[in-house]
Amino acid sequence: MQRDSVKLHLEVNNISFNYNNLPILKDVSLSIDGPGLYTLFGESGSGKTTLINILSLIQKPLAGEITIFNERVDFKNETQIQQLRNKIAYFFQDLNLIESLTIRENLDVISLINGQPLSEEYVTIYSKSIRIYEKLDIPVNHLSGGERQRASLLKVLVFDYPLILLDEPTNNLYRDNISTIIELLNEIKKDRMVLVVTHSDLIAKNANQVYLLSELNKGIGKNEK
Ligand SMILES: Nc1ncnc2c1ncn2[C@@H]1O[C@H](COP(=O)(O)OP(=O)(O)OP(=O)(O)O)[C@@H](O)[C@H]1O
Repeated sequence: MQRDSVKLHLEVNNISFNYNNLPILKDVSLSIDGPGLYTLFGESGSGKTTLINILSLIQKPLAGEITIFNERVDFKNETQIQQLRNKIAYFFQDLNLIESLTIRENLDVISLINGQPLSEEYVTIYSKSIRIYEKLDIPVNHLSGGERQRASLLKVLVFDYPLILLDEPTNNLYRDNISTIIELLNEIKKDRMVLVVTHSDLIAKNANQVYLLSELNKGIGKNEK
């Protein structure tokens, strides 16, 4: 499958973030070079979601620099932020699907938002590989929790996202589904950077590199929890 080529590189230099003057992240640096599966571990409340929000360009760091695909991020440049966001997939814990629409219609909506055409070929290949193909034309509010999770993952897979950020992707899944997700992560890591916040040892075992937020973060957040 042919995808647009961008330099698969992510560089985070000394970023900091506070909530209500309480430092959560302080001087966090991280460098990811090349395709692969990278995992981020950390205790509850240590700032993992905050870091992922910053990398997905939803939240602006208080200080520090981020370079994505060799482009230095300028948080004041709305055009650049929007263009970069269209290349970054963020799989939220709360899934973010439109309940009354079918899975396929949800994909159509995202296609309109991110300006990327929806490839029938990708929809078929990936929906079969995560066993959601039979449900593509069912409204989301008729799906089980695990099916929703897989539908949400499908959104990430079918579009051209060179950087994929996943926050606890296996939370609601049973073990056989987790194995499916791991198989898939092993497939997509071949040509994309996949950064996963997870507590799953199974995912960590398949990672090219495991990052511990407690080691990256000099903030108060790490000591207080
Ligand atoms: N909107 C907010 N306002 C104030 N404090 C917040 C806000 N969001 C998160 N926090 C606090 O920031 C800290 C880091 O939160 P974050 O969600 O990044 O942690 P996490 O490592 O992802 O946790 P978990 O594993 O439990 O999801 C926590 O102490 C949390 O209470």
